[in-house]
Amino acid sequence: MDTHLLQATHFAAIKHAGQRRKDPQQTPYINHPIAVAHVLWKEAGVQDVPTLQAALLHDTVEDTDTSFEEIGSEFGPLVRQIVFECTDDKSLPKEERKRLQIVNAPHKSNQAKLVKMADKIHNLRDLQKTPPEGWTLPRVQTYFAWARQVTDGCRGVNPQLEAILEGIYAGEFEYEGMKYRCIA
Ligand SMILES: Nc1nc2c(ncn2[C@@H]2O[C@H](COP(=O)(O)OP(=O)(O)O)[C@@H](OP(=O)(O)OP(=O)(O)O)[C@H]2O)c(=O)[nH]1
Ligand SMILES: [Mn+2]
Repeated sequence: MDTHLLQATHFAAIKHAGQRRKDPQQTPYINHPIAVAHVLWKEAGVQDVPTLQAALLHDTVEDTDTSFEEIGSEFGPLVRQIVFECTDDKSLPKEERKRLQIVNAPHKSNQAKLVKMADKIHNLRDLQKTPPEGWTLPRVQTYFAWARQVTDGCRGVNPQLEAILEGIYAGEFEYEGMKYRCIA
């Protein structure tokens, strides 16, 4: 048992307590960071502990009251740096944040690229099954096309994750009982 991973899981669980995903079942939010770390370990063979810790923590600053200072003092400068690279600047308008994810992806560290790809894999798999409440068909299609631009910028660090993403983009998603291609 790696105590560093347990520490990050515990920290994220407390920070995301009470938060829910946007799916109709309102899945507890903590399922998402745990799934992202699980994709890295189980499906991509990632064993680097700081990367797995950053996966568990990747939405704490963006979506809770957590500061980068707190991450640094609990988990050290490397984990703080990876989480920083995976955190959008919420003071910017949404369109600008989306554009920056595409532009910045190729310049991120290998560890941040791994977390970004696994994050998108989990969100896209969720999206393939059931879209978040209120998402229109064009919104779902736009998300697939945008995610592909982001993950294309993360290539070259893990063939397994790239293969999973290729499979998703080549596949279909379900929307109100109909099937559509993920990338038109
Ligand atoms: N597919 C899916 N996504 C959900 C669900 N619940 C919450 N999300 C989150 O919604 C975000 C995508 O929705 P958007 O409309 O693009 O972003 P927004 O949250 O800023 O409005 C993702 O955030 P993110 O992790 O910051 O990733 P990203 O926006 O950088 O991709 C994802 O984690 C769900 O049930 N299904
Ligand atoms: Mn996420």
